[in-house]
Amino acid sequence: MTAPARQLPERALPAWHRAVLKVGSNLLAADGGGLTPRYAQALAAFVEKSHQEGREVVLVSSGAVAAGRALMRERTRLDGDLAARQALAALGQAPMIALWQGLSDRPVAQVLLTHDDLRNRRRYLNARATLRELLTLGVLPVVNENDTVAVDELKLGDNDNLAAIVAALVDADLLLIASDVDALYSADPRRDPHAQPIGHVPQLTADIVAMASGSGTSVGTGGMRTKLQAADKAAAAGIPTALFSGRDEATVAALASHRLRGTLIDVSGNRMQARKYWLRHAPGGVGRISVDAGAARALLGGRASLLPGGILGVSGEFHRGDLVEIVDAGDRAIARGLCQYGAAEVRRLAGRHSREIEAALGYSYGAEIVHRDDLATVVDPQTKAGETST
Ligand SMILES: Nc1ncnc2c1ncn2[C@@H]1O[C@H](COP(=O)(O)OP(=O)(O)O)[C@@H](O)[C@H]1O
Ligand SMILES: N[C@@H](CCC(=O)OP(=O)(O)O)C(=O)O
Repeated sequence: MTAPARQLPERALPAWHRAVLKVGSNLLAADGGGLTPRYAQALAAFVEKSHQEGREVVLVSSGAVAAGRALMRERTRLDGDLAARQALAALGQAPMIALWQGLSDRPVAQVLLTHDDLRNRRRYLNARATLRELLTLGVLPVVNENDTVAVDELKLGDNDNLAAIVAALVDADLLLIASDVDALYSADPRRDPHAQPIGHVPQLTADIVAMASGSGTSVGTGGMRTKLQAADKAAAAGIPTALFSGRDEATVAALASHRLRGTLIDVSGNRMQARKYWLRHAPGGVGRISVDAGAARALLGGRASLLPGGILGVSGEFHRGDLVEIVDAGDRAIARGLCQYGAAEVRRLAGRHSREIEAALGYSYGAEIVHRDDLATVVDPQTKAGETST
């Protein structure tokens, strides 16, 4: 059963360049059957149109378990216990990816993530680097939980929460959650005919969270509860969330014109400002990287990454992923950022060209020592003086 359609006002989507789009099982395996492109088609068209406009979308797609279940329906009792669900997921991941590939002109890349990958700092950074690389390559990344290896107590369990974590991982500007329900309602609309849609949530409060309950279907996992958890996680990273019906073609088409018919869960303040503030003020930064005048000028310009060629030296010890301070030749702080390499590695790379990284280390985590997304300039009068004197 589809939740009742009620008239929802349209509003502008927040401006975005990179978004994560989560598509739930209910849209891909309607009515508990096998996978169907019925609703995925319009969503894929939106993703492709966004790509043609120069935007980037990471898809977080459910549907593997539902696909596996449909394949095995007559063969076993498969359901219930964890091993059975894991087997169904293993069966269904390939058809789910094939569904998206069939709807996209670009190559589709499968990314399976577990809780461990997102908690462990090195794996987190590697997952992030891989997703960034896939976006740079112009392919469509399709993320799902790696149900087959995730053990019960470490399972993320629902793709709403996974999508929020991925949104923060790739520094998305927006989290889009397509579901079978067209908005957040004051109560589950499947159960309460008087439930009212809520178009705009300026901030998630306990009262709003209390409106949400679990999934009303056997196919969906978390219901509205996990969607609000996801919105809360995204908001903590400064990312707004849009909830809408992936079953309504007009709603999906309107997204491409930056209009939302659904629920917008807003964040206070600007995402980039929040991130830059964190980078400037977070504790840490025991390691220091000194850079030459050219690199200092490029970093202070605000849009460059720190490359090895501009590095003069390193002091202190730090690991890959740590926050470091970047200073100019006169030892004045000019920026802070998350370093892609450990101190010993940066020492070996100082002054070299990015293309020499692999030869120098035997491996590479990418051309940037500190990526521009992970970097904030330190703006103080002393720095400004340093900038003009270099
Ligand atoms: N307050 C609420 N507003 C809207 N939907 C709700 C609410 N509480 C529970 N739900 C249920 O959440 C369902 C959507 O979640 P879910 O079944 O997990 O789908 P998906 O596969 O898209 O993640 C809706 O169909 C609806 O029954
Ligand atoms: N990883 C599971 C999806 C779990 C899940 O969150 O499902 P849903 O609530 O439909 O988004 C699968 O691919 O079947």
